[in-house]
Amino acid sequence: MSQSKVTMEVGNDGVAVITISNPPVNALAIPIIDGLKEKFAEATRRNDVKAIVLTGKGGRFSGGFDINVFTKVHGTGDVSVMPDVSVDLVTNAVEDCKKPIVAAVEGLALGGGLEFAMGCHARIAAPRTQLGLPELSLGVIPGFGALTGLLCYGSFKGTQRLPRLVGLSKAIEMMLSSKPIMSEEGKKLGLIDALVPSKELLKVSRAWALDMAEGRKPWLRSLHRTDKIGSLSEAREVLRMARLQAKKTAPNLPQHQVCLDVIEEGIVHGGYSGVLKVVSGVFRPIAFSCIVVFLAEEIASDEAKVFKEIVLSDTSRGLVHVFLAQRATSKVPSVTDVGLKPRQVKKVAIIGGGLMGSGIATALIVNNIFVVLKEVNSEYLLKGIKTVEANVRGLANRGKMTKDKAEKTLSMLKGVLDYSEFKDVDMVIEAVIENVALKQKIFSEIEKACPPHCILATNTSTIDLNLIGEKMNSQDRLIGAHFFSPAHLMPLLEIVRTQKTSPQIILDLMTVGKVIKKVPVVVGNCTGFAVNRTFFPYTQGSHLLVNLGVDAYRIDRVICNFGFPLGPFQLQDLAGYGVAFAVGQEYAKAFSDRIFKSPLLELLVKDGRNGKNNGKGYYIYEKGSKPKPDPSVLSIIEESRRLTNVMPGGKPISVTDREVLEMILFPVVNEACRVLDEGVVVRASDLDVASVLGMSFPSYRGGIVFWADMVGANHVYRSLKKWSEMYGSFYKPSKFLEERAMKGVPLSAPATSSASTKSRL
Ligand SMILES: C[C@H](O)CC(=O)SCCNC(=O)CCNC(=O)[C@H](O)C(C)(C)COP(=O)(O)OP(=O)(O)OC[C@H]1O[C@@H](n2cnc3c(N)ncnc32)[C@H](O)[C@@H]1OP(=O)(O)O
Repeated sequence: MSQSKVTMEVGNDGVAVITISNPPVNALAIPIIDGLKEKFAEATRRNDVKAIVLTGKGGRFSGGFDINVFTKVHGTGDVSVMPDVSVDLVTNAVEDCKKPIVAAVEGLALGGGLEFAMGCHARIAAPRTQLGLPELSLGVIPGFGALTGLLCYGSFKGTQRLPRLVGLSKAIEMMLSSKPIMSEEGKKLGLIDALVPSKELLKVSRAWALDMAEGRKPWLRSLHRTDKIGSLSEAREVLRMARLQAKKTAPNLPQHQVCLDVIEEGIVHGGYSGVLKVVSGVFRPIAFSCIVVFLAEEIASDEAKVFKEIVLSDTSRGLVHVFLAQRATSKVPSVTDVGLKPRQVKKVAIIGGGLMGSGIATALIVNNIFVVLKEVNSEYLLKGIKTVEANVRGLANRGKMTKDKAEKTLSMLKGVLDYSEFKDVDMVIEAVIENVALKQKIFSEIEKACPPHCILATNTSTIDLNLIGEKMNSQDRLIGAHFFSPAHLMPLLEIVRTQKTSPQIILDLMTVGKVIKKVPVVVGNCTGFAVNRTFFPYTQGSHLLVNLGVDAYRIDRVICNFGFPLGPFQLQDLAGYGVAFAVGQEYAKAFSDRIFKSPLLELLVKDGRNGKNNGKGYYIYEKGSKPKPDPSVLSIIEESRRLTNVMPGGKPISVTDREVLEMILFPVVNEACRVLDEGVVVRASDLDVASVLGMSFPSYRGGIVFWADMVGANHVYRSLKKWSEMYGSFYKPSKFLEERAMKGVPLSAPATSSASTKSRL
C-alpha cells in the first residue's frame, strides 16, 4: 500500500487533526492535494468538528509542491496537469473555511507547505523549523493558481500572504533569496503565533484551534491583513529598489522580476483598492458586474500566458533538473544499493597545509571531525594552521557561527610534523603539490602508519590514481577526494574510485562528504577525472580564441553574461598560473590529439605577472577596487599571436558573441561526451551537478550536458566540425557526439550496452 495519504482523526474535543503523510518530506503530490480537499470538505461538513489542525507526519510539515510534477510538465509542455493549490485549496478550502484551522508546523514548511500554513488561521511551530518560499530557485514563483478557468495575479497568493505576515521587505528578501528562516525568527516577525516544544505541538495547536472556535482567540485571515505593508508609496519604493537589485544580481532570471510584479499587483489591487476581493470572486459563482468579468478575463489570459511561459521556461527546466540531479548523485550502483553501512569517521589526518589542505581541514573541523594537520617543517605548519584559523574566524565574522563556536572548532585541529598521530585516524587526505613521485612515497608510508580500516585519500585534481597508488599494497583503500578551492566553501566533493577501490571505502567517503555538507559525486579514474577533464578545453578554448584575435576581456564579458561568475582569464588570474602549468602538462600527455599549446601564460610570467597573487595578470588588482583590465597585456597577447600564428591570413577572426561563447563551451561539451562515452560518470546528470557545483556553470542552465541538449547535439556537432576544418584538431568532434547528433539521440540519454562495458566505475 502506498505510504502517501492524508488522514483525519476527530478527537472528543471536537478537533479534527488532518495529517499529511508522504515520506520523506510530505511533498504535496497530486493525490495528497486531492486528499486534503476531501478531508477539509469532510471536516467542514461534519457537525462533530468544531475546529481543525493541519500537520505533517514524521516531524516534517511539508517540503512543498511535488517537484516531480514539474518534470512531467517540462516533458509534455502541458501545464494543465498542475493542480490549483492556491485558490481552490489554500484560499477556498482553508483560509475561507467556516471553521478555524491551525497549522502545527515542525521540521520544515517550504513552498506550498508554507503557503498552506499561511492560509491557516494561526501557526504554531516547533523550534528550529525551516520556513521558506524557495520557488524562485526552481524557476517558478510561489503559489501558482489554476490554468484552467480564470487566473489572475491575485491567484499567486503565496506572494501575497507572506508580505502581509512579515512585512514587504522581509518577504521580498525571503522570496528572492529562496532562503528559509527558522521558526524562532518567524515568531519574532509574526509569521508564527507560538513556538512550543515538539512534544507539545499538537496539544497546544488543538487548544488554540478550540480557543478560536469559541471566540477566546482572534481568528485571522492572512490575506485580509494590511497592517504590515505600510503605505502604497512606501511599498512601491521598496519594490522599485528590489527590482533594481534583482536586475543586478539575477539578470538572467526572469522569475525574479515576475515575482516582484505579482507582489505589486497583489498589494495595489489586493490590500489597497479591494480589487483582489472582486477578482478572486470570479473563482466563485457569485454575482458581479459584466465589466469586472471582462477585465478579469483579459487580465487572466495575459497572466496565464506569463505563468505558462515561466513554468515552461528554460530557466525552470534547468533549475528543476539540477535539483533532482543533485539528489540522484547519492545513488551509486553497487555501492549504495548493496546493504553496506557507512562507518563513522571521527579523526582525519591531512598531509599538506597549503591552500587546499587548510581549506579541507576547515571544512572538517567546522563539522566536528577532529583533524591532524601534517607538514614537513614548523614554518609551513604554522602557516597552514594560521590559514585554518583565518578561515574559521572569517566564518564567525560573517555571522556563520558564534565566536565561541569558532574557538571550540579550532580546538579540534592539531598540527604535527610526523606520523605518530596517524595510528588511530579513520581517514588520511593527502593534499601536497601535484608531483607523482612525492605522492607515491607518501602513500607507501601512510599505508604503514595508519590502521588497516583507514581510508587513504588523495586530493589530486588531475593525476591518475593508479599512478599514485603504484607502490601501495592496499589499493582497495585508495580513493580520490577532490575538493574544489576554496575547499571550505565550494560545495562539490568529487570522489574518484579506481577499479580496485572497495565499495565500503566509497560509501564511507560519501558519508563524510554529506557530514561536511558537500555534495559527493562518485566518478571513475582518468586524467583530470570527470570535472577538470571535462573543463580543460575551457581554458584552452579561451586561449585559442585570443590567439585567433579575439579580445580577452570581451571573452570574459561574454562568459559572465552567460552566467559564470568570472570569465576564464580572470579565473586564471585568481587561481594563479602555477596550477595551470602543472595540470597543463598532464593534459598534454593524456590528450595530445586535442591540445592547444598557448605560450601566453609563459609570456605573462616572463613579464613578472602572477595573477591576483602579485596584483598583476590580465587584470590589475588593487586593494579596495575591482580588477581593472590592464592595457599593457595587449603587447604580450600580440607576441603570443605572433608565436602561434593561427590567425587565418594573419588577420583576427570576426565572430559574434554567441560564437565566442560556443567556441569556448562546445569543446567542453565535446570532452563531456568522451567522459560519458568512457563511463567516467554514473549518469549524465552527475556531470551537470558537478559542472554547477565545481565549475560554477550557471545552475539555471541545468549543467553542461543539459545545456548542450537544449542547444541541440546536432548544432554542437556541426559547429565543431566546421571549426575543426578551419582551426584544427582542438575542435574535432568526438565519436560519441557525432553518433548522437546523427541519430538525433540526446547526449544525456543512457549509454547503450556496448558503451557501458567500457565503464570506469
Ligand atoms: C505551490 C508552491 O508555491 C510551489 C512549490 O511548492 S515548489 C516546491 C518548493 N519546495 C522546495 O523547493 C523544497 C525542495 N526541497 C528541499 O529543499 C529539500 O529537499 C528539503 C529541505 C525539503 C529536505 O532536504 P534533505 O533533508 O537534505 O533531503 P533531500 O535529499 O533534499 O530530499 C529527500 C527526498 O525528498 C525529495 N523531495 C524533497 N522536496 C521535494 C518536493 N518538494 N517534491 C518532491 N520531492 C521532494 C528529494 O527529491 C529526495 O528524494 P530522493 O530520496 O528520491 O532522492
